[in-house]
Amino acid sequence: MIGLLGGSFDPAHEGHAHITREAIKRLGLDEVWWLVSPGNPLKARGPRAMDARLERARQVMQHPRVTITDIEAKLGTRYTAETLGRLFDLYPKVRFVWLMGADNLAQFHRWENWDWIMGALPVAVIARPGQRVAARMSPAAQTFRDHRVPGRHARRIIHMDPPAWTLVNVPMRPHSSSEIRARGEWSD
Ligand SMILES: Nc1ncnc2c1ncn2[C@@H]1O[C@H](COP(=O)(O)OP(=O)(O)OP(=O)(O)O)[C@@H](O)[C@H]1O
Ligand SMILES: O=C(O)c1ccc[n+]([C@@H]2O[C@H](COP(=O)([O-])O)[C@@H](O)[C@H]2O)c1
Repeated sequence: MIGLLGGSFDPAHEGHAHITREAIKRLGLDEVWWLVSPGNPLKARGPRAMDARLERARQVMQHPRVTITDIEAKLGTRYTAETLGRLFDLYPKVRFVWLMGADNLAQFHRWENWDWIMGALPVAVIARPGQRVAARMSPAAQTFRDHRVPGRHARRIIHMDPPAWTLVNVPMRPHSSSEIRARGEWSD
């Protein structure tokens, strides 16, 4: 079972590394792939160059089960639903789970074909400071409330037919890319 963590990683930080390690542990994943995005379709401002983001990501996340990839740039996809469709075609025998922080679940109903994504693979949402209530109350959580698996049984989602999602409570990390950019520690 491979976890997919999509993100701008502009730049990658300890929060990303932390939720990745937690997801491996809590869900029992064989691998995690970081999908370093060519650019979030909902963000007006483009991220820094891919090479710089990949390099930083590889410094921040060194783990035998984790691969940092620019596969979306290679495939020419930007929308997650499209990326997933292509990955399912390329790796028909692999089972994937989508990983994201709680802030992303709060916005998830704005993603293209988000309800298809929920039906296409299990989804694990990982706690993020200040985002748990927004995630729980979000349109996506409400729409799929009957398919939510309690966090203490998170491991079950990887064996279930989707839709199946869970909100995993882990010790939280406050790091964020926007804060690092605001401090001026990540610029061209
Ligand atoms: N500290 C954190 N705790 C939990 N999840 C996180 C954390 N930081 C990032 N994530 C999750 O990692 C994924 C990629 O995040 P992203 O690259 O957008 O970083 P970010 O810090 O949220 O960036 P920005 O501040 O620019 O929005 C998203 O699913 C996001 O929710
Ligand atoms: O597919 C969409 O419509 C969509 C809209 C917003 C974000 N995403 C994806 O969500 C992931 C997190 O994005 P970000 O910028 O918050 O790191 C990343 O893989 C994006 O491609 C996807």
